[in-house]
Amino acid sequence: MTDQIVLKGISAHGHHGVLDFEKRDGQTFVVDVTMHVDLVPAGSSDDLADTVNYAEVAGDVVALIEGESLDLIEALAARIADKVLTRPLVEGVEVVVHKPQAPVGHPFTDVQVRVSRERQALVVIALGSNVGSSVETLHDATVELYGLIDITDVSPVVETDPVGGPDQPVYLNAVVTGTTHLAPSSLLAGLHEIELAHGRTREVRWGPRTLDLDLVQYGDPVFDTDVVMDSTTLTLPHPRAHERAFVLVPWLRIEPEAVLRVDGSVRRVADLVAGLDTSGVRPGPDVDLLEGPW
Ligand SMILES: Nc1ncnc2c1ncn2[C@@H]1O[C@H](COP(=O)(O)OP(=O)(O)OP(=O)(O)O)[C@@H](O)[C@H]1O
Ligand SMILES: Nc1nc2c(c(=O)[nH]1)N=C(CO)CN2
Repeated sequence: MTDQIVLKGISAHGHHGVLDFEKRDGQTFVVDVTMHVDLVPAGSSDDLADTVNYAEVAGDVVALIEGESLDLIEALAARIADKVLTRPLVEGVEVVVHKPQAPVGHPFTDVQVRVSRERQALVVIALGSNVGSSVETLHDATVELYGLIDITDVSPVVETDPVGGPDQPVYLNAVVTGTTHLAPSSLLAGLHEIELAHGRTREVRWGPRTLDLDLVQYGDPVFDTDVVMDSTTLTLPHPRAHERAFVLVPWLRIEPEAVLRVDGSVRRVADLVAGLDTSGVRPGPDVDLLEGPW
């Protein structure tokens, strides 16, 4: 069960309603927001950067109440929920909009609508392995990813020459796309657990590994909903993905129209690949990582 931040009774004057005088004169709207956020990091770090700043959320809510006039409080609640979900750490949100002065025509104390929204972010995950039984490892890891994301597509396996690091065996690489309700930091923690379960150790930078799972992109740059961040533990989009043929070539195979944000600009992955040396990327074993045969 996720932790929650509850912000209740945010009140402002807005002009939402179906009737003319509601749009003209306005009235008070009151909003409650419940955010599902993993509070373990902030609980131990005591650092505001590890959680959601509720004062900022309150500011967003007031701006939406005071902003564009809508007919329905359902629409206001939905817009508030969407806005709250743009915060990377929020995995789900419940929004209640109260309209205590609504023209109901009878004595009443309050009318409210409640909406619940869960994050459904597009994600791109790159897999790599060059130690042990790499095909089996990639297969197991792909199946285990189901615990974190709903998989949309799994690329073919490619065999790739090592890029950077010490002298080491060739890699098998693949890319998985999907959607998740997890916040980026929770997803990364899940990826690390899968890596660890496959005996991943970190001794040498870019050294050989049983399993590497990189979060390439989170969200959709086409709609400007992709998360761009640079914390001590997570950089999004992955800072080296745009120059890695071993990531972009398999990604392009399953998503020909894929785009990646590079230095703030949204670039077609096909164009990025066209500018790279892809000679170190070859077809790998002909297996479907989800289906087998094993
Ligand atoms: N987008 C990201 N995806 C995965 N790890 C990330 C990302 N951004 C930052 N990191 C951090 O990078 C750290 C090192 O990751 P890892 O050991 O897998 O690096 P690497 O695979 O050797 O190199 P590279 O990061 O160039 O792929 C991780 O502990 C993780 O916290
Ligand atoms: N070919 C190939 N080279 C790499 C890879 C990889 O997955 N494939 N991963 C690295 C660090 O993540 C460093 N170099």
